[in-house]
Order: sequence, then structure tokens, then C-alpha cells
Amino acid sequence: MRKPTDPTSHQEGPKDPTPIPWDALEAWEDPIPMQDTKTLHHMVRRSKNTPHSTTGPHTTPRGTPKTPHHARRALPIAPRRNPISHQEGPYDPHGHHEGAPKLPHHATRDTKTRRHTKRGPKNAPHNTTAAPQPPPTGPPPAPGPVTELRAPKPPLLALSPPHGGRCGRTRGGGAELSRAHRPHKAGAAHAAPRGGGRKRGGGSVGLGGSRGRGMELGWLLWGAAVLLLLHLLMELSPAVNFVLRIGFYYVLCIVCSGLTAPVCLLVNGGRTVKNMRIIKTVVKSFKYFFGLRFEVKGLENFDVEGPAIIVSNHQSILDMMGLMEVLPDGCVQVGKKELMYAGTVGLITYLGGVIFINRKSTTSAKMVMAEVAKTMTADNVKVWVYPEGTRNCTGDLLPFKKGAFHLAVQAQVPVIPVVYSSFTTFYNPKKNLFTSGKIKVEVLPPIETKGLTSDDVSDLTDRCYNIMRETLFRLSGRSGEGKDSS
Ligand SMILES: CCCCCCCC/C=C\CCCCCCCC(=O)SCCNC(=O)CCNC(=O)[C@H](O)C(C)(C)COP(=O)(O)OP(=O)(O)OC[C@H]1O[C@@H](n2cnc3c(N)ncnc32)[C@H](O)[C@@H]1OP(=O)(O)O
Ligand SMILES: CCCCCCCCCCCCCC(=O)OC[C@@H](O)COP(=O)(O)O
Repeated sequence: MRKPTDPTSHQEGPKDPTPIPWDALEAWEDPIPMQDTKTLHHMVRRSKNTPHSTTGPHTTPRGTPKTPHHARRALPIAPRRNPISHQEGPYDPHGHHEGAPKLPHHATRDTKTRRHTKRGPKNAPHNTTAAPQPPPTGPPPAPGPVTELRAPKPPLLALSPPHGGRCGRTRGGGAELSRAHRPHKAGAAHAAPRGGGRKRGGGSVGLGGSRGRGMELGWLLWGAAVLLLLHLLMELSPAVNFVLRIGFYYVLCIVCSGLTAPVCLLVNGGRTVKNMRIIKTVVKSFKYFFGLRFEVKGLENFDVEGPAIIVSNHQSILDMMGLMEVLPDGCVQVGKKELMYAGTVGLITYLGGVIFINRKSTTSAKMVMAEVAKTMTADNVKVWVYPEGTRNCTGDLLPFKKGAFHLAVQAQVPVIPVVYSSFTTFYNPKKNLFTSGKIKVEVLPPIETKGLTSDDVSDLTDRCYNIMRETLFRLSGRSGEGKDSS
């Protein structure tokens, strides 16, 4: 007996002179899950080579390999045409053809019912010459989960070898339009099944296409409607506007962190200040989503020899955009250790070289800062610190913590103050205010610490505080206020 070519195998078997009537597979009643077509092809091929009687009860000759159970399960019901005996004839949607494999018990339950009601007793020989049946009267049978008997729409791309053509080394694996969707070729080896091929093919492609387009249009319309509604709500309610915009910012941070982290790992291999370049590039794009503009002055003040301590005011989580807008190369930040656990944002801050401190423990914070003082010169990194130690969106400055200034004196590096104008003109959580706006940023000249000691830290802190507060008021259009208070 000829060894069948297993379409699922990639070994080339003997050429088969007559192409498998793949269209017959389309005649099968059930939509065949893609992964089962191969099983099906396998079954068809195997059984094709087993001599079958085409009349009388079907007996499997001795020695024919059994249909594996799983393959039987995959096999659908009542084929349109018997792909094994290739009998021509009208399609009997409820008849059971000779040669079609037995179905597992559960799958035949519904068919039995249907067959009696529609087609006479069980197993009656299929009358291939009978006139086409009158359309069934009464309500159509409810489609069963497995025994759906309506002509299925076969997958547009059926995994099957090209029809009759050659597909390189193996007969398996090609993807092609299935019979029902292929343009009908005149004089094809097998006439298209009644009510099948041409109509279904033409119809289904057209139908599928227009239905697909209709679905897309529907979704687009829905999307547009939702966006319009959201826009209206944002216009009408400051609270909705605030929540949606800040929520979007959070989502942007979380998602972009998750996407940027692998890039940092791939490009730089792990935790390094070099990742800040990548992070900076991504975060700098955020301003466009929120209609924020930065007006920067004094960037040349970052051009100091070697490391430095940068201190800036801290108003909100939006500060990350201001930070990245002016961040010089080789600069890490000091952040609260809770940030490390902020999901993907924690990962990206870790990869960016952020120094995490425990604000609740002065001792441990001091130890970390002392460690940084030692290494920053060796590593030639700048360190960005928010001396207020927390966010403050009042338009004024909180009293400064001294940690950054102890760090600068211990490392004998300059302190470079950076001031951002007040966000209160466009951002105030208490008033649900979050609109577009302009932020003025000024990098002030460095303050030298060479020769200073820890005793000078208090003065250094106060000096820096005053300069920065005055600048803040100036940039925020409140000049004249900062001079009198110390
Ligand atoms: C791709 C898309 C990505 C999207 C997402 C964006 C990701 C962006 C990626 C990456 C950027 C990440 C950016 C993160 C930014 C986070 C920002 C924050 O988390 S801000 C909160 C934490 N930072 C601070 O807290 C620093 C400021 N604090 C200090 O420096 C403190 O001084 C500290 C914590 C060290 C200690 O704080 P104390 O609460 O004890 O207060 P005190 O007054 O400063 O110190 C008490 C006594 O200890 C002495 N002392 C302080 N530090 C000392 C030191 N280092 N050595 C010796 N003595 C010290 C002081 O002189 C003071 O003593 P006497 O009052 O003078 O008697
Ligand atoms: C899966 C959980 C993800 C959580 C998403 C968090 C998104 C964060 C967006 C960027 C955060 C930038 C760092 C920052 O600005 O943190 C605030 C701290 O400086 C000060 O904290 P606090 O005022 O003392 O509470």
C-alpha cells in the first residue's frame, strides 16, 4: 500500500498523482479549528488509501489503522461530500455519508435527533440520486455547540498545501485561500459543492470584507463617541479634567517605564547613569501630551569641571518632565526609597542609577549620602537632590533639609541651584487644576564649597535657599516678595 505523505510531516512522501480534493474538506459541516485541518488532512489521506465499499454498511477492513480518538474529535459531522469515497451528489446537511468517520457519542446526540426529524431513520443509505430536499419547514434547529450543521465559513487562510500546485519540498504547511474563498476555476476537478464554492466563496469574501469593514467602522464610531464624551466632560468638569490628565500621566509613566526598561538593559546592560539619556529622551516627549512648554535659561552653568550637586524645587510628580528637560549627562537623582517599589517606574529609576534613601531614618540617609560623597568624584557623576525633601505646590519653598549641602561639602564639589517657576498657574491638585502652561526654568551659577566644612553647612543651606526663593518668585511673577523673608 502506498505510504501516504503525512501533510503534517515535513518528510517528502511519494508524489500523489491525484491532488487531494481540498474543496471536499470545505464540505465538512463543522468549522474546523485551524490546528485540526492537518489532522483532518491526515485522516483523509490515510482513509483515501484504504479500499472502501461505497454501498452498504461501512466496515473498516482489517488492518486499517484506527482513527486516533483526538482526530475523530476534530472531525466534523455529515460531510457535504464524502471526501473519502469522493461521491458526487447533492449535499445532505443532515445525512450521514458512507465512509465518514464515526463521531464520539456525545457529538451524535443532536445529529440523531435532527436526522430523524429531517432525514428518516438512522444510517439509511444516502440516496445520492434523490431530488434535492425541500427546505426544512418550521423554525431552524437551534445550533448545537458541536453539531452546528449550517454551512460554516471556513477560515480564510486554511493551512493546507497549495491546490494541485507544487509548494517546494513538502506538501504541507502552505497557507492559501481555502476553496470557499478561492476564485472558482472553470472545469475544476470537482464541481463546486451545491450552494457552496462560487456563491459561498464569492459571497463570503464579499460578506466577510464588508462585514469586517462594518465592524471596523463601528468601533471607530464608538471610539470617536467616547473621546468626544470625555472631551466634553473635561471641558465641563475640572475634576474630571484633572483626574483624566493626571491619570494619563501616571499611565504614561508606567507604560513608558515598562517599554524603556528593556531598551536600557539591551543598550547598557543594567543599572548605570547612562540609562538616564534614554529615559530623558522618552520623558521629554511627555510635555507634548499635556501642552506644557519649558523656557530654559542658564544651561551653561552645568558646564562645571567634574561632579557637582544640583538642587531644585520640587512641586509635583510633573517635575520629572522639568527634570529631564534640563538634566545634564552623567547626573543621578536622590529619591525616596519607596520609589523603588513603584512597579515599572521603580525599575526604571533603579536602572537610571537613582540613589534611594530612607527619609524616615536620618542615620541611614546620612550613611547613604556619605557613601555617595565618596563615590561621586570617582564616578564623575552629578547628583540631583530635592532639598525640600517632598513635593510642595504652594508657589513657595519649604525649609531646606541639609543633606544635599553636607554631601557637597564632604565631596568638595559646587552646588548648582535650579529653579522652576510655580506650577500654580496651571496645576493645583487642591483646585482640580491641570491645564496646559509654560514653565520657566533657570539654572543659577554654581556655589563653590571648596574649603568649606560641615560647620558651614547651615550657612550654605540658607544662602542657597534665599537665592532660589528669590528666583522662584521672579520667574513666577511674584518678584519683590522673596527679598524680605530669610
Ligand atoms: C521612561 C519613562 C519614565 C517615567 C517616570 C519618571 C522616572 C524618572 C526617572 C528617574 C528620575 C527619578 C527622580 C526621583 C526623584 C525623587 C525625589 C524624591 O524622592 S524627594 C524625597 C527624597 N529626597 C530627600 O529627602 C533629599 C533631601 N533630604 C535630605 O537631604 C535630608 O537631609 C536627609 C534625608 C539626608 C536627612 O533628613 P532629616 O529629615 O534628618 O532632616 P535634616 O534637617 O536634613 O537633618 C537632621 C540633622 O542631620 C544632619 N545631617 C543631615 N544630613 C547629613 C549628612 N549627610 N551628614 C551629616 N549630617 C547630616 C543635619 O545637619 C541635621 O543636623 P542639625 O539640624 O544641623 O543639628
Ligand atoms: C505599579 C505602580 C506604579 C506607580 C506609578 C508611579 C508613577 C510615578 C510618576 C513619576 C514619579 C516621579 C518621582 C516623584 O516625583 O515622586 C514623588 C517624590 O519625589 C516625593 O514624594 P512625596 O511628595 O514625599 O510623597
